Amino acid sequence: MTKTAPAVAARGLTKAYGPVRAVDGVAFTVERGAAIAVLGPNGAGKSTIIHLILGLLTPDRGTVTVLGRTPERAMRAGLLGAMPQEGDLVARLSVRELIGFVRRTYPAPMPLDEVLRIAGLTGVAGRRANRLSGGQAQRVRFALALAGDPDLVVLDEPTAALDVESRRELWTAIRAYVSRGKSVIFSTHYLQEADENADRVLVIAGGRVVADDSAEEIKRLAVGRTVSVDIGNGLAEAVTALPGVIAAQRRGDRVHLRSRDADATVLALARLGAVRNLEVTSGGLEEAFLALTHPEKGVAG
Ligand SMILES: Nc1ncnc2c1ncn2[C@@H]1O[C@H](COP(=O)(O)OP(=O)(O)OP(=O)(O)O)[C@@H](O)[C@H]1O
Repeated sequence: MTKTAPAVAARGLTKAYGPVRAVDGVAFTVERGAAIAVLGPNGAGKSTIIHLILGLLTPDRGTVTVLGRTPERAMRAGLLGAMPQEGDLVARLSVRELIGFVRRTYPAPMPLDEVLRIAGLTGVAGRRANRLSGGQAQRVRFALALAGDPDLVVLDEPTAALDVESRRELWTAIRAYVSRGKSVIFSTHYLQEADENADRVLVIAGGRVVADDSAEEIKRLAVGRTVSVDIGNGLAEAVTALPGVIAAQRRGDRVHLRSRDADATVLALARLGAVRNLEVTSGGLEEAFLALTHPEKGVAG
């Protein structure tokens, strides 16, 4: 069964820190061989979702499986790779020694030369970790995630704090890994990064999935418009099914509908008698993203 299980299956995932519901009923599936972006602004719940997938946090409710196993089992078997967040690499060891050392902790590690090749580190394999550029050091961290020859690698904002060139090199490495039929989940604040590197994009806001689609479809959100209107409780469900609506976000009494056909959506709202403070706004991908994740900020247009 586990041979055909998806890379990740999350169902009803919920996690609170005291009164803060960081993740609130999140469900998604990651097929094998897919690259998935978890996209959202600060505080959306991305890190919490990543930590739940890695088994570093236990959900209050719901389940998450990795390759048909608990995250702990997948991690122990070397099937699930994680990139260490910041933190210094062991300065006295060479890149080759450091990766070699970590490889030996796994039951069926990836061949060392292959790790170096995928991570783009062959040319600096003999160099000490403290003689590396920021971008090279980050690729060493990625190499450490590959050491156990995992089927899934989970990366929490892998390119944060990297310059443009280092970002490009890290993505080249990550794509080399995915091209072997492996899966990647990464979190990011950057729409462009999700667009360029992900097959599917989960847009997270307020601990919920507000959009889950191909990067192509998420981009189409950008050409749509946002229809915002105040509604009563009775209509909350109905408005999400109106013509043109591709995503909906509710904040208190106000609902923000991303629509690929705003005219049809407005007409349908009018038929329902829901026109209080009706507003239609438009904008590009960035605005679409803000509308989905920060509706209170509004959008230009
Ligand atoms: N250890 C914690 N204790 C209390 N609240 C927390 C803790 N960790 C996260 N939170 C809160 O949970 C919510 C989700 O945080 P999380 O770090 O998952 O978001 P994020 O999308 O990864 O944000 P960022 O992009 O800034 O890293 C936020 O409101 C955050 O303040």
